[in-house]
Amino acid sequence: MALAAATLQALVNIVGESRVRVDEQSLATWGVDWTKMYTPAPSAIVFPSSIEQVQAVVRLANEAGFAIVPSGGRTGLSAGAVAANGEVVVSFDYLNKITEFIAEDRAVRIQAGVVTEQLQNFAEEKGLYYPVDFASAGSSQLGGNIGTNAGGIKVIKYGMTRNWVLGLKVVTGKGDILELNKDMIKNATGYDLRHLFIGAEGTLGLVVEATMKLDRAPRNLQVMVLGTPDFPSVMNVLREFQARLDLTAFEFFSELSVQIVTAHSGIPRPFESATPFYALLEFEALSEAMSDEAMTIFEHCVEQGWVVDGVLGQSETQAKNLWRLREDISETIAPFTPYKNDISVMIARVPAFIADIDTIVSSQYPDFRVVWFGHIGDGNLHLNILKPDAMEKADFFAKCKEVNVQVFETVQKYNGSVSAEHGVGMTKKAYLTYTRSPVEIEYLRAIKQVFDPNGVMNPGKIFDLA
Ligand SMILES: O=C(O)CC[C@@H](O)C(=O)O
Ligand SMILES: [Zn+2]
Repeated sequence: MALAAATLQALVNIVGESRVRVDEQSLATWGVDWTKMYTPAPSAIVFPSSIEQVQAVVRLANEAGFAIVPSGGRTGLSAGAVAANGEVVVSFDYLNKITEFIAEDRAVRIQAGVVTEQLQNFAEEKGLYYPVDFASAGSSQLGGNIGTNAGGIKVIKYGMTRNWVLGLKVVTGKGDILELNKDMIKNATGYDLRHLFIGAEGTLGLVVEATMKLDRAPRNLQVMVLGTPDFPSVMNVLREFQARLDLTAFEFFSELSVQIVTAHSGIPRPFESATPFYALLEFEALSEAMSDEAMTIFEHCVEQGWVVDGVLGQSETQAKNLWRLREDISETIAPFTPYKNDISVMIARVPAFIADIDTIVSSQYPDFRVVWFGHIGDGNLHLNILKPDAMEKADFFAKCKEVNVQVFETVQKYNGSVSAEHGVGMTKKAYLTYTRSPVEIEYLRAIKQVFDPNGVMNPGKIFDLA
């Protein structure tokens, strides 16, 4: 769908000729994220370089009647940043500056296009730490992280992106600029609109600036990978360690994940024995007593039969390689056209939930390779079904959608979430009601109406308007 010539000219007038792109290559690049299910079809890509320019684009969208899709590092997995219907993509690639460090508050002001790793490195230079971390940290942008309330591998200790946002500057769907929470720790003055924008996937407006909180840098991190005979043992190991140590990560993955990652990356297996599941845990060894405590817990787990074999990273390289066994899974399985699930329940419900999911998966996908992994210490499972080589993509996705109904009924039975950390976007939109009640969705629609009465902000994401 092409934009009217006058609208295109108006966009050029706002951001400048070189910051509007309509060539096929750019439309294909900025029109998608990492979900490969949709064909990109934006009408233009604009690259504003100031808040005023973002505001002018949003105001123009309201006047001229085009829709906007916000675009960050495009690493999303739910099609939240996909423009498949003639939208104008607003890229934050040129709003990528760290503008201020406020030492007393351990806070840093950033523009929305700052890349996660850029912030992590900046924090490190200041002797501090930005704890939200995941495999795509080298490309994902903070604006996108905020839009999806991104989680990752350190949530068990540090929480989601939401926990680190002190303040936001946003352009609402109406084109107003709002400063939300003004970066304070304490501010009890009614509704905290900042939190509405976190996880809103750009459906209420555009986050243009944020003030992020930093933490003290972790000290002497130790990584262990433990092989377990079955899934319940993973949860027993979690309980034992968590009762006695402050974990900074607790992840799990299956033997199939290890086989695929080691075959493609050349990194070694964690140890010789192959076990059905592996737990990766990390903790700060702040004293020798803590390291001894970890060994004591490990031995107890072996005695109980919950752990068959294990390894503690002895060098930085070994620790990195242990982490790669977990962090490389998503990228390594990408060529196998995986069908992705990002589901969660309360930790107490995980064992029964997983048992139910396992029953569904083994009866419904007897011939498919199923990759189990995830942030199990947060109750979050990434269940990826791999497409058999000989199967057509369309048939494969049709089969997965059929099985989805049972998977999501199970999520609902356990009061869980159809999207733990990847957002709803378009891929999970049809399943939102398994987690949010119809009445609740009516409230969401009413909120959207307040901030974006003309429906210009990322339409068709999370829920449809009617
Ligand atoms: O690809 C996936 O399913 C998960 C991606 C990411 O959230 C991860 O934890 O590696
Ligand atoms: Zn994840």
